[in-house]
Amino acid sequence: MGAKRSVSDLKEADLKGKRVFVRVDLNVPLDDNLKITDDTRVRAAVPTIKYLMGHGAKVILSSHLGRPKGVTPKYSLKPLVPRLSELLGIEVKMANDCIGEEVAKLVAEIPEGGVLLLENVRFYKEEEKNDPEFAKKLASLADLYVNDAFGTAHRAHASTEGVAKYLKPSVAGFLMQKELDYLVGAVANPKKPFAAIVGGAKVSSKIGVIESLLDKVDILLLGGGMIFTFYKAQGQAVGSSLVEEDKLDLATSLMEKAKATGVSLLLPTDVVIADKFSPDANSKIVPASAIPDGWMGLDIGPDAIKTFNEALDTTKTVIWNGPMGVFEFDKFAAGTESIAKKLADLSGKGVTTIIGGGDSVAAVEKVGLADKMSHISTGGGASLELLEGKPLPGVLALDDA
Ligand SMILES: Nc1ncnc2c1ncn2[C@@H]1O[C@H](COP(=O)(O)OP(=O)(O)OP(=O)(O)O)[C@@H](O)[C@H]1O
Ligand SMILES: O=C(O)[C@H](O)COP(=O)(O)O
Repeated sequence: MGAKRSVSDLKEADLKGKRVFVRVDLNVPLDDNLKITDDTRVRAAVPTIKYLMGHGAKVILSSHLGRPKGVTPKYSLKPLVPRLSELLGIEVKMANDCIGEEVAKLVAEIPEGGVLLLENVRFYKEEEKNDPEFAKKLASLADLYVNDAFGTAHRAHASTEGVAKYLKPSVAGFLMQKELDYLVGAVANPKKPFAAIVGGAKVSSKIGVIESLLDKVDILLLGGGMIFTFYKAQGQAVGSSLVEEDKLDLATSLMEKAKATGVSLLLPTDVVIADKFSPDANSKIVPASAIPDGWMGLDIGPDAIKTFNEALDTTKTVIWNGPMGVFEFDKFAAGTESIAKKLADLSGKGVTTIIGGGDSVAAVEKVGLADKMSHISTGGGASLELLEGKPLPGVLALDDA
């Protein structure tokens, strides 16, 4: 993916009085009372909106929330209005729809520096179908397009991809730019040595990431549920740990590729095992080669943490995707938490630390270290696809720099 034009290229003359269609990712978790339980994505959207407001633009915000099938009140974006208004320091207006005459009227009423939030764009099935007529209707509301919805940039939908064909200029917002700078820029041209830590439940969902990173990293540390497939491939007993039988050959070939390319691939030398998959399971620490029948590995052990920490001490860039164990259960959270602490510590020493979305972000937030990292991605699926080396449709559609 070549460099894309950015909102920072647009100045007062390009923006003053202009209607700007801004796709943001306000797909935040809401509780049963429709209260936002994590506003990270709302806060991350603010710099671009403030820049546009500050240059006299009329800002039209568009997002999806959840995966509704048709108009579904619990997926309305209304609960976002108070937090957005608070963060932006103005009264954000809300439309009950995202296309049509009523919406066009509300757009015409936006003052310079004002903000109108459109209703959930996925209330129309045409959004996910990337229907050109629907994209044209969205585009007809505005003069130009800014895509700042990194978390949804891997979807070729009408508001993330289609609309860019009908609005010029079409540029990347500040959040989009920052995500690409880290997840593409820092990964393609890392300060070396460069280490990746990959965890999570299954090797099958991380094959693409591991294969792509093997071409770039000096050190690869593996944790999480996937390690048992690697152990088994080496002929070790794994008890009742999570194993993907159909991925044993793949695990062997990944280990061979690491060897052939000179990547230091480290598997945990010891693991924390449990007698059942439960927060109150009995647990003990054993060497990775000595998992008894009936027990399952749910975290990396203290020796592994020590070895991983020593390996990380040698690095200048680290990227982390996927937890080291079942961190949702306190008894099995130590591996994940110690990696989070180590990365926070390394950030303080000038190492570039990138947390690549999903559960590892939740884990870093749980231990209160989010603001210590160089970059925490706001995208789960999008960051995974980028790390696999795939281009993102929502980025490709934007104007070249
Ligand atoms: N040893 C293990 N056995 C079983 N499950 C595990 C183990 N280690 C980690 N997990 C589970 O893996 C899950 C995270 O896996 P996943 O592949 O979804 O991670 P992620 O890549 O961070 O998330 P995302 O796919 O959203 O980016 C967690 O819920 C965690 O409990
Ligand atoms: O939360 C996400 O990963 C994005 O908002 C995309 O949502 P989706 O997976 O429903 O397309």
